[in-house]
Amino acid sequence: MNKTLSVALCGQDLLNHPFLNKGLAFTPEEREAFELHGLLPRAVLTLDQQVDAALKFLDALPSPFARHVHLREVQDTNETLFYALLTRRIEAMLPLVYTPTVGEACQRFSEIWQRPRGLFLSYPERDSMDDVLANPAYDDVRIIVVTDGERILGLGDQGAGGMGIPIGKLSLYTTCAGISPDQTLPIVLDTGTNNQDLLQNPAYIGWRHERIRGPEYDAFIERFVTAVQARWPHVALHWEDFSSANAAPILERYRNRLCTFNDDIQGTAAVTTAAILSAKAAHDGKLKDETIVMLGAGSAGVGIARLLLQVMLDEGASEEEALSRFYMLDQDGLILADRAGLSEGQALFARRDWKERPTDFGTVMQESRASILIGVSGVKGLFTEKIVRDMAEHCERPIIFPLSNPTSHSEATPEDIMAWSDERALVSTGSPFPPLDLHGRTHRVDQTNNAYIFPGLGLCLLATGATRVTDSMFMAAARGLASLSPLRDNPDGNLLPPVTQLRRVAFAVAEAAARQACEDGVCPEFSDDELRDRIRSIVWTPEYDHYEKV
Ligand SMILES: O=C([O-])CC(=O)C(=O)O
Ligand SMILES: [Mg+2]
Repeated sequence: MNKTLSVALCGQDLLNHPFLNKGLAFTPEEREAFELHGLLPRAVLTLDQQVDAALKFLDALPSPFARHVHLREVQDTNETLFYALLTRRIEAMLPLVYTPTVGEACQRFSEIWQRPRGLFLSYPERDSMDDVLANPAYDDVRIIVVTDGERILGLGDQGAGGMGIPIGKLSLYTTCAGISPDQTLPIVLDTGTNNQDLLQNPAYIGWRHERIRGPEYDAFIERFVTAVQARWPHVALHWEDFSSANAAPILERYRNRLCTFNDDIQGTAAVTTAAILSAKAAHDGKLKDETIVMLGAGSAGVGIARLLLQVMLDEGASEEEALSRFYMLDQDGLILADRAGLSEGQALFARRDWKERPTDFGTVMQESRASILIGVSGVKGLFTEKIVRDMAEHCERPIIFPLSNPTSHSEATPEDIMAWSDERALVSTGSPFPPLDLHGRTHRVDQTNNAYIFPGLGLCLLATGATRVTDSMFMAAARGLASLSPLRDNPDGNLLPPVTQLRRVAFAVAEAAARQACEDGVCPEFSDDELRDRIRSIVWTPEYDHYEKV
């Protein structure tokens, strides 16, 4: 039975409210009570009929980008319909509202911006930040995704157009974890852009100014966090797609001050760890015996390496043994300890034992005899035929993860990797790829995307009221996800469950992380049953409530 909701708005105001609007699904009684006669055509449709009509319209559109734009319009006019579409057709809709199409949407955000959604907090207007947040429309906000748009996927600086990412991520919180859309808030911190195309575009929607840096930037971030904490003391604050130079320092500065995490560092690390744990469990191996090459030493690369290091320590390796298993590279080659300007994370994984040898990727691959290759470089095509063939020569089941997003920036295609490795590689990508034909069988390509982690983590935070997000909660989330690996029961199975199961995944991740939150003392003690009840009680489903006049 649907709920009955008391609603004060009527007429056009009600139709203009995306969370309350039902379009043609308003019943004749509601049309009478809320003064909708004449504003709507006469037909009354069910939600199912609206979904069918919307799918038909979407199918006829010429491109994923056109479908994204239309879906955003549905979201801004009727959120129930939008989420009904997403939950019923998650596999088809995910690549449209999220990676990869959201990348193009960010690049073309100035063209497609139509209606306000979320908040653009710009540096020149910093003095009015508290007033903007004070709007009663945001009273129920429980979770915020914030970006400054500087490193959108592998597409670099998209300025204020980066707003596409918080909107996309939050739509996954709702689709996968059932977090009510009115509890979510996407925010762009518009601190300028160094993207010359945007600066020269007369239609650019953001602050036309080079990025502010240093103390001014830090003070702006501080002001934002302080304002958020004052407005919503228990909010979960999710940082997304900041530059590597800012992502880790921001996380370190605030992680002990409020309930906050960085998805690119911690979410990506957890899903990658889950995929690798799944691969290792299937072959009875230990991670501490593997050798890992990480191509990309930004926030994602360091985050993944740190969590994998923790797995090795948990397996009983000493820190020295475990660190000797990692080779981390960036565009300048292998990271060596004597290189100037290393971040704390890079310095941890920098090699001390690589003397007078070339540091290029090819040499490092050859000499390290890596069994696991992870790409978070943002650069298309770096995993060449030679790299993959050499790896497959000394390794029975090489683990090769080209994780860069969107699809156009992937280090290699799964098809090529499989061809070059005699179909022996365990491959997983960051963006969606079409299925492969392996030995005459269709094989789904795993998508090691943080979408397997952050919705469930958010659900955990809301359900437990956790005051902090610990690293061990991400490890627990990774293990919770790995416990659902199809490879456990089927040697030919995938590393991760299909995206059609993202809801089930979110619940498993939420439960695992929540148990850990209790153990870590960052929330009150709850029994397993209590945790499960609290998680389930949050869930919002896209159905129309019945409205009665206030
Ligand atoms: O958004 C995605 O698909 C994954 C992610 O966080 C990134 O690539 O920055
Ligand atoms: Mg990201």
